Amino acid sequence: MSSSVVPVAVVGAAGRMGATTCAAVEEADGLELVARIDAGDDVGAAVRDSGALVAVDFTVPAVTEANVHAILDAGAHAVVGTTGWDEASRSRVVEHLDRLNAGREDGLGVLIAPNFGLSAVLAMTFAAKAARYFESAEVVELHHPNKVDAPSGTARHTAAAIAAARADAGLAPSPDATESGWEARGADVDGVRVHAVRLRGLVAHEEILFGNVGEQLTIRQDSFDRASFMPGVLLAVREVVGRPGLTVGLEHVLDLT
Ligand SMILES: NC(=O)C1=CN([C@@H]2O[C@H](COP(=O)(O)OP(=O)(O)OC[C@H]3O[C@@H](n4cnc5c(N)ncnc54)[C@H](O)[C@@H]3O)[C@@H](O)[C@H]2O)C=CC1
Ligand SMILES: O=C(O)C1=N[C@H](C(=O)O)C[C@H](O)C1
Repeated sequence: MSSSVVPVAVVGAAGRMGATTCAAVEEADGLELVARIDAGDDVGAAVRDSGALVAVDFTVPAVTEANVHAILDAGAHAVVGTTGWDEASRSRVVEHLDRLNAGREDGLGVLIAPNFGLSAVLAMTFAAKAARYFESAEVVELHHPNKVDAPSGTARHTAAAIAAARADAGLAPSPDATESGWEARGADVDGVRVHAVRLRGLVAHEEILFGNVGEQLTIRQDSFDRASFMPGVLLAVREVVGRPGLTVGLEHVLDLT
């Protein structure tokens, strides 16, 4: 292995995204797959023993935070695609990074991206830009029926960005006469309604709907194949090494903010 080759471990390697990531890393120039880690393995020990510089986590919401702490304690950078992160779990990772990186110039990095697909990252960026101009905004995410979390991490990230843009612009809540007790208005993410569809045949899709009197803007993205996430995953693996601390969202790496 030449010194410029980055050794990469994949956590959740037996899963849909983990297996696709292992194949992509094996094909990629300048990266070497050094560990396939899955449930039942000691993540920290496996990362340390493999000599991985970067570990990619595609597991399940219930374990991803613990995996990241284990990866950091093993001395590796982390790229995280698993969803289910909230403000509290991100804060604990920042505290951990601050402790580990104190006094170091080449500190460890964690890059969490709810979606590595270019179409999804662009859709989220466009939605955040459009949000201030519309009275109403809602998000619909559509996924394969094996997905365990709802709404999707992408939809939560999208809705949070829309909510922040609406707040900055001083917009009132989206108009909605639905009385309490009715059941079909979706999840409330920072005041933005998010709806989740689970349908055999789908992979990962999102529609962002904006409305004004007499007009509508729809932003839609479709991932038809998990291959669509791989350029973003590989970019994140290469970038995280030079990005100490926590980065949330591939839009920062793509310079879209
Ligand atoms: N950021 C992105 O672009 C994308 C994110 N995702 C997210 O990635 C995650 C994984 O999705 P899929 O691959 O479809 O799920 P999956 O269910 O196919 O794979 C999850 C894998 O994690 C393993 N696992 C469970 N507990 C573990 C533990 N403690 N340590 C190590 N491995 C463990 C399972 O055995 C399984 O192999 C989900 O949270 C999903 O929302 C999925 C697609 C794209
Ligand atoms: O579980 C999935 O499949 C996906 N999960 C991510 C999410 O929750 O946003 C990314 C993408 O939507 C696919």
